[in-house]
Amino acid sequence: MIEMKNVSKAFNRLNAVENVDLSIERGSIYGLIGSNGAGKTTLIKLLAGIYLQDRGSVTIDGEPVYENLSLKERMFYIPDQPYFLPQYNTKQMAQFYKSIYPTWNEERFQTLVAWFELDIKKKIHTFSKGWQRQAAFILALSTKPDILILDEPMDGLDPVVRKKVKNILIQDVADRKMTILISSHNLRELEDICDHIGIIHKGKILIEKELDELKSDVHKVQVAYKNEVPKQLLNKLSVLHTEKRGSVLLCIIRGREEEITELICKSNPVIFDLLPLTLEEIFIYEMGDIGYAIENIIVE
Ligand SMILES: Nc1ncnc2c1ncn2[C@@H]1O[C@H](COP(=O)(O)OP(=O)(O)OP(=O)(O)O)[C@@H](O)[C@H]1O
Repeated sequence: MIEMKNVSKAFNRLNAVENVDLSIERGSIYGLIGSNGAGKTTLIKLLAGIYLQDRGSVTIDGEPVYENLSLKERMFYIPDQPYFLPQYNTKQMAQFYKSIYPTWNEERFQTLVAWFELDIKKKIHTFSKGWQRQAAFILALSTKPDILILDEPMDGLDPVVRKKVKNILIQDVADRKMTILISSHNLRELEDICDHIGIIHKGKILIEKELDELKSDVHKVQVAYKNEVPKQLLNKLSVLHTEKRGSVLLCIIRGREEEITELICKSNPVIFDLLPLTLEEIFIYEMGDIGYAIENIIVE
């Protein structure tokens, strides 16, 4: 289990990460989302043992992560711009990782190279952005890590390769309980594979929940009445956003589906629909609720 307890990290008095508590169970796929500059990369680097926290503790299975070689042998971090040794090709990078990861699996490497049809003798810096990322995935997954940390992992990958990558990730989680932490702005992508979501804003974790629970917490409601919308009704509900569309009122409401349905049905609407929200919509409205407003959003 990955755990952060009361972790803070500042750069020149700017709190990039502040009093963060976070836990990620083994075999879980955890999606970290947040606005630009929210602190995602800093948090990831703390978890990967690259940065040392100013306060609090960062542990994996109870052991501190920073400069912990035996823990680092069990994890692989692919940054938003994958790093390769200068002038190296994928075959040479494979030799390099083989020398530092005792878990390196040559058979896996060969299988993945064949599957992605990657030219392992071509210098990596001459690859396109997407091919470089594929090389990074092949190398990472050949180390058979217990923990895989990914910053914007699908950036530059075409839809077919994305699908391939997602399939392998899910397979590794299912087969050997690999744990994945993904930071991304692509919420649709996260929605496909994550089971837990953490929302970070200005260095603080605002929400940390199972994706299913998060989705069952916020709803899109469309209502219409013969006359005016009953004001008392809206006061009784936790409304994050309203928008008038002709005679129909669209509301984003936080709360349990049954309670919302019961309250609205009692007010005798002529139209009433309760629809699920996408992760993207939940993020936008939750952020709007804390003042990070995105004006005039149209929810289709
Ligand atoms: N090495 C550093 N030196 C100084 N300030 C830094 C450093 N790294 C991050 N910061 C600051 O810490 C804050 C959080 O940055 P971070 O890169 O963690 O955000 P992020 O959520 O990953 O952003 P984005 O989505 O834009 O990539 C920002 O205000 C950033 O300017």
